[in-house]
Amino acid sequence: MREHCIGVLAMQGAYAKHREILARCGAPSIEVRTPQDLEQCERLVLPGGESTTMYRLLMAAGLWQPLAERIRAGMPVFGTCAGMILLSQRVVEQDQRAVQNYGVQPCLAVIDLEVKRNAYGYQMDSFSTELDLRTQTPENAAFAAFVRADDGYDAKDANDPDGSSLPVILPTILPMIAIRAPLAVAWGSGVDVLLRHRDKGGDKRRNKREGRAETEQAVCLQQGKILVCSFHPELSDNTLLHRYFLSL
Ligand SMILES: NC(=O)CC[C@H](N)C(=O)O
Repeated sequence: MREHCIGVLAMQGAYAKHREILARCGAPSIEVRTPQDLEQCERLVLPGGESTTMYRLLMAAGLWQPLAERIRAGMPVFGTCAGMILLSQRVVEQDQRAVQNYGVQPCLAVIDLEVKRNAYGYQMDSFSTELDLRTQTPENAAFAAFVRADDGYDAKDANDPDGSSLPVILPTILPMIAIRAPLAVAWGSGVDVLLRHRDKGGDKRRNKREGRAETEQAVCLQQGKILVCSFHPELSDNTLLHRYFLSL
């Protein structure tokens, strides 16, 4: 293992964007495609993308088992969207035809969390919104302190050490970009909810048909050194969650 070596799983999906945002946090990373790459890493990001495809590529690369073992042995890991699905204990499908056609989605079962895949419906039901950090009440004291202490401006770029060319980031707002996002439906007592978002938690047509009301949905959760979120923090300019992950 190389000291401070951060890996980004690069089988498929939004890994390049995670590497960009980590670089802006002053944390260069390597792309992980083989068990040898994984061995070098001290911590790992599992990006969003398509979890079934990622599972198949992980199996083909002989990475599934080593990945599960490293995470169980305490490697800090950050799973976003499809990455959150892969880390979960159990996956339920929004679309039952998916189960008939492809079977149940295998997962690494390292965080005590059940997720519903594609809970918000089709690609066109994807959405972008903002979480107001001032109204959040994270269950994890370290995260709450991290957010309180954050001035939102300390992202560093190797080519721009004083951050002067970065866009101004409001410290109180965290963009939430959800692309065919999973929904956290149940979790164990060892899991802390860090961020919540009020919505109807289903696809638009179903919400309307069933007259669903908005409720609070957990969109970012943590169990020990495992951090997951159902959205794509790497697609916005806000580096808060990546910096928090680096602090774990
Ligand atoms: N943006 C994403 O990562 C989408 C996840 C995808 N819907 C899946 O089931 O894997």
